[in-house]
Amino acid sequence: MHLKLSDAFKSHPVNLQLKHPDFNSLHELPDSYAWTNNDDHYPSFLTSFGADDSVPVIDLSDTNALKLTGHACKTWGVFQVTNHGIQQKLLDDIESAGKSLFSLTVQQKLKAARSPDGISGYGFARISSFFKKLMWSEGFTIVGSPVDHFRQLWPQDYDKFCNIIEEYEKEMKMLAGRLMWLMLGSLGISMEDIKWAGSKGEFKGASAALQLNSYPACPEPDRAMGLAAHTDSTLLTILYQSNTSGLQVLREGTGWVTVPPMPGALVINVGDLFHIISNGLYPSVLHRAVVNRTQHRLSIAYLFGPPASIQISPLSKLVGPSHPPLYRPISWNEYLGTKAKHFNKALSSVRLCAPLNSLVDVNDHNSVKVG
Ligand SMILES: C=C1C[C@]23C[C@@]1(O)CC[C@H]2[C@@]12CCC[C@@](C)(C(=O)O1)[C@H]2[C@@H]3C(=O)O
Ligand SMILES: O=C(O)CCC(=O)C(=O)O
Ligand SMILES: [Fe+2]
Repeated sequence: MHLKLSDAFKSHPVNLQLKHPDFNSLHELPDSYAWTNNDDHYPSFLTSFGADDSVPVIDLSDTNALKLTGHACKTWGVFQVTNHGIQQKLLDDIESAGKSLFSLTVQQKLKAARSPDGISGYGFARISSFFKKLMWSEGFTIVGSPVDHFRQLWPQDYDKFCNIIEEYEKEMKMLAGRLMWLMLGSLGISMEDIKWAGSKGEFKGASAALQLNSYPACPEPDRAMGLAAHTDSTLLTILYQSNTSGLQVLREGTGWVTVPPMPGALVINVGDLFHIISNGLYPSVLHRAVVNRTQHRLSIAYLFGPPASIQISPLSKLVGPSHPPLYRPISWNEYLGTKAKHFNKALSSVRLCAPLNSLVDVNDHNSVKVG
C-alpha cells in the first residue's frame, strides 16, 4: 500500500494540550515549564563549558569534502556546512516568514493547529507527550502544500508565504541529495546501490517535512527547556539556526556541546534512518535546544527521508559475515509510528542483535557513557 508521509500518525494520535500559552504574557516561569534533572532523560549537568571539542565545519567546495564528511559523520553525527549554494536571501526570507507566523496571536495560530493524528500544522513538538514538563517553544510542521493552513493564517497574502516555502523546499531537496551522495560516497556506496534514488540519483520520490521552531525569550532560561533531547527520525536533517545560539549536541565523553551559529552556515544532522542504512557506522546525533533570557530564537529544520512506504535496511555492501545486519527493514512511515510509541527506544526496538557492549553503543542513548 502506498502511504504518504502525512499518514504516518493516523494510527498513533497524540493529544497534546490544545490551549497554547501566550509566552509574551508570562513574566515568570510557571511550574509546568520548570524542568529539573529528573524531568529530562539526559541531565543538564553534562554541559561542557569551554570544551575544546567543536562540531566539524566543512566547506562543500573543498576537494577533500568527501573524506571530511565521512569523518564528521563517524565521529560526531553532525557537522556544519559552508559554500552550500543556498542564497542568503532565501534564508532571510524563510526566517522572516517564520517570524511573521509566530508573531500572530495565539487564537490565529490555533486556526492552523495540528490535529492529533495529523502531521502538519501549529503545535507543541510531537515528543512533548513523553515529558511531564512543557517545553518553552512552539512549532509549525509543513508536509506537502501549506496552502490550506496558510489561508487560515493570512487570508490576504498566503500566496506570498506559500511561494517562499515552495522555493525553500525545492532548494533544500537538491542540497539534501548532494549531502546524501557525500555521506553515502564516504561509505563507498554509489548510485546503483540505492534503487529508490532514481537513475540519475536525484532522490525524486523522497519525502520531507519542514519544521519551523520558535523559542521565545524566557524569564528563567536555566530552568526551562526549548526542545528536549532527541534524535531525528530522518536520513538527514538540514537546520538553519540563523544567528542565535541554542542548539546543543551530546558528545560522548564530553557532554553537551553548543553548535555555534555561523553566518550563512547550515547544520547537518545524521538521522536514525541513516544510522540504520549505514548499519550503525554513522551515529544519529542526540541534540536539544536551550533558550535564553533576552532573544527570541527561530530555527528551521528540513527533515529528509526516503519515500514514505519503501522499506529501508542496512545497505548490502555494508553487511557481511563479520558485519551482520543490525536492524530489520522498516519504512519511514512505520519508523515514525514506532518513534511516536517508543520515543528514544525506537531505534533499539528495530534492532536485530544486541550490541556486544551496550556501554559503547552511541545510539543506545539509555546507556550512553558520558564523562
Ligand atoms: C517527519 C517528522 C520528524 C519529526 C516528526 C515529523 O513528523 C515532523 C516533525 C519532526 C519533529 C521536529 C522537532 C523534533 C521532533 C522529534 C518532533 O517532535 O517533531 C521531530 C520528529 C522526528 O524527527 O522524529
Ligand atoms: O532549534 C534547534 O536548534 C533544533 C531543532 C530540532 O532539533 C528539530 O527541529 O528537530
Ligand atoms: Fe531535531
